[in-house]
Amino acid sequence: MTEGTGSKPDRDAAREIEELRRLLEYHSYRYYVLDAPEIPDSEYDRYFRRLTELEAAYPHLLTPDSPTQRVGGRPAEGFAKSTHLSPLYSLGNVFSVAELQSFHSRIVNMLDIETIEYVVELKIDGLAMNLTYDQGALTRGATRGDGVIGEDVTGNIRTIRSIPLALRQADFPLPDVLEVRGEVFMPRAAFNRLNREREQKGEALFANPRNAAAGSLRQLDPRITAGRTLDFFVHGIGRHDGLTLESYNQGMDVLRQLGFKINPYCRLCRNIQEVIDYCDSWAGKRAELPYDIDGLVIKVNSLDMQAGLGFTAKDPRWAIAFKFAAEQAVTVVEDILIRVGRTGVLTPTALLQPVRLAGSTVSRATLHNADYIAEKDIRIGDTVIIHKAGEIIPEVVSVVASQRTGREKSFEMPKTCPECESPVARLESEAAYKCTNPHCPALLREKLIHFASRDAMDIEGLGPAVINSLADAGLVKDVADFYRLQAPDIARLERLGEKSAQNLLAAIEASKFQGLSRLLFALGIRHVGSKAAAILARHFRTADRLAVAESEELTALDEIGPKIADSILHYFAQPENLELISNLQNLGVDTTETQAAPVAKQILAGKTFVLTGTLPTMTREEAASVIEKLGGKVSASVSKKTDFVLAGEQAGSKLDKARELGVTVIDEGQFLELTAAAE
Ligand SMILES: NC(=O)c1ccc[n+]([C@@H]2O[C@H](COP(=O)([O-])OP(=O)(O)OC[C@H]3O[C@@H](n4cnc5c(N)ncnc54)[C@H](O)[C@@H]3O)[C@@H](O)[C@H]2O)c1
Ligand SMILES: [Zn+2]
Repeated sequence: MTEGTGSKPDRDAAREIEELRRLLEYHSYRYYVLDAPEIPDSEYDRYFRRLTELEAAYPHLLTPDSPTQRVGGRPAEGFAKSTHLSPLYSLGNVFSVAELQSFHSRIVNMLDIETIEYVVELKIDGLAMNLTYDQGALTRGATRGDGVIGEDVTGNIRTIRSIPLALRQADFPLPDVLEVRGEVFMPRAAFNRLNREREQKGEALFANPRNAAAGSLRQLDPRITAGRTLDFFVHGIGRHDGLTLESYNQGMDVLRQLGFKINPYCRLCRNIQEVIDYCDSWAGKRAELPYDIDGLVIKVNSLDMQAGLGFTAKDPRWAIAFKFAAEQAVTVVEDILIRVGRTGVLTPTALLQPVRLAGSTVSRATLHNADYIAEKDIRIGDTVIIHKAGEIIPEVVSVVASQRTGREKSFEMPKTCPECESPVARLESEAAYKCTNPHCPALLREKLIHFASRDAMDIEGLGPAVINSLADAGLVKDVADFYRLQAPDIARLERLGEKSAQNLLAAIEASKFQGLSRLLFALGIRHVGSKAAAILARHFRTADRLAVAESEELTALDEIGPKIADSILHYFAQPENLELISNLQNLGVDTTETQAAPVAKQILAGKTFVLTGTLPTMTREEAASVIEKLGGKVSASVSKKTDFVLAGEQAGSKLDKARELGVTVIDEGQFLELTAAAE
C-alpha cells in the first residue's frame, strides 16, 4: 500500500463511508430533532448496517464520531439539558433467527455458561424516557438525547397519566434514588385522531405515532402535551440506591409494586429456544395491538450476567432488538405506464426498480389516476417510499423530495390512447381519463378478460395470455365468440397443445351454466358489480325480464340506485347488446337464474358489517355472501353506523377505526356463532 493516498479499494471504501455518515447524520437530524423523517426506518437501518460492515472491514477508517459509535439523537434547543445519573444506551439489531442465534452464541462464549435465561419484551415504537425519583417523588423526566445528556421535559411528563408522580408504598423500603427507563408512545387511535385534526387545520401531518409522540413531548407548553394522549411502558432500571436486585424480571416486579405500568406481553424464557418460539408467535400479530411495535427486545435476565457482558460504545451486549421485516421500502420510479381498462379508463402504473418488500419482489405500483399523481407530485426518476396497501397491492406512499436531482420528469396524461391513438377525454366530475373510441382494441381485450375472470364466468385456462392470442388471431371479436370456438382453432394457436385445447373447450362449455348473476357481472355493464348483479338476478330471474324492466322497478330494489338503473336501461337500449344476449342464448348460454337460493332467516336484517384482514377459513367474499343471504349489508368503510367489524389476521386501519368508534369487533368464530342461529 502506498503511503498517504491509500489503495483504490481503500479510497472507494473511504468515500462510501463518508457518504453513509453524511446520510445518517442528515436523517438522524430529521428523525430525532425535527420529528419529521423522510425515509422509512428500514432504509435508515440499511445504511447503518452497510456502514457497520465497512467499518469492520476497514478498521482504520473507524472514527469515534461515527454514527455507529454513538447513541443517536441530541438535545433540542429550548429545553434545559439534563445529565442522566447512569447512561442510556441504544440497542443492536438482528433481523433473522440465525442472527439471534449468533447473539446467543456470543453470550454463551463470553460467559462460558450453556443455558441463559432471557426476558423478551415488545419493542414499543416510541421514545425513551428517563424518570428520576428522589425519596419516592418524581423529580425529573428527561429524553434519552445522546445517552448521557437529554432534554428536561419534566413538566410534560407529569401530564402522562400512567407515570406515577410518587412511588406507591410497597412491602419493602422505597429506594432513595431510582431511575426508571421506559417508552413514551402514542396509541394508534390517538395518532389517527391527532393527524385528522391537523389535516383539518391545514397543519403538517406526523409521519407515524413515534414522531407524533416525540413532537408532543417536545412542546414547550405542557398544556399542549396534556391534550395529546400519551402513554408509558417501563423497560429498564438505571440507578437504584437502596434496592437490591438480582434479575431484570424481579426488577419489573418491583416496579409494578411501585405503581408502574408493565407491558403484559413481557415474557420470561428459560432458554434461547423459548425465545425463538415466542418471537415466532408474534409474526403477523403486531397489528392487533393498539400501538405500534417494530420488533421484540431480548434481554439477559440475570443482572450479574448483564454486568459481566457490559456495553459496546453504543449498545448493551446483553440485549438485542429482533426487528420485524420492513413494511415499507425505498425505490425509484423508472417510468409511468398507461394501461387501458375494460371501461376505457386510462390507469397509470409506476414501473419501479425491483425491490424486496414484505416477502416479495415488487416492480410495479398502482398510481390510481392523474389526481393521485399530482397530489403526491410523483415524477419519473423520483425516489419513492412504497408499501403494500391491504398487504397486497403495492402503492406509493410518498416521494423523498430531498433525493431529487432536478432531472426528474413530471408526468402528464397522454392526449391520445396508447392502444388506438383516439383522443382521450376526462369525464366530468371524475378523476378518470378515458379513451373515446368505443371500439378501442384495449377495451375489447379487457372486456374479454373480465368475462372469463374468476368472479365472472370463471373459465379456467382462459387467462389474459390466451385471450390476447385469440384476439390477435381474429378468433374472438366479442364474448359470444368464445362459445363458437372449435378445437382446431385453438390448437392452431401457439403454445396450446391439443390436450389443453380440449380442456379449454370443456371449461368454456361448463361456463354456459353459471347462471344469470355471474353473466350479468361478466357482461361488464357499467356500475353493475357482482353484488348488484346478484340482486338483479334474484329479482328478475331471466335476462329477458331484466331487458324490459322499467326504471321504477329497478330503483325499488334495495341497493339499486338511479346511477345503476340508468346504466342498465342504457345497456338494454343498445341493439347490439340485445343481439349479443340473443346470440349467447342461441349458443346455449343459460341466461336465467336457475339455482333458487334457499330462503334463510333474515337474522342480520338491518345490520351493517365491515370486513377486514384475512379470516382463518373463509374468504371475504364467502363471509359477505353469508351476511347478505341473512339480510345484512356489507360496507367498505367503518363509521358510527357500522354494527360489526369482522376482523381477521393482519387487519389494518379499519380495525383501528372500529376501536376508536367503539364498534363491536368480532372474529370468524364469533361470526359463525352469530350466523348459526339462522339454521
Ligand atoms: N427514518 C429515519 O430517518 C431514521 C433516522 C434515525 C433513526 N431512525 C430509527 O431509529 C432507530 C434507531 O434509533 P435508536 O438508537 O433509538 O435505536 P432503536 O430505537 O432501534 O432501539 C433502542 C430504543 O428502543 C426503545 N425500546 C422500545 N422498547 C424497548 C424495550 N422493551 N426494551 C428496551 N428498549 C426499548 C428504547 O427507547 C431504546 O432507546 C432505528 O429504528 C432507526 O431506523 C430512523
Ligand atoms: Zn383506445
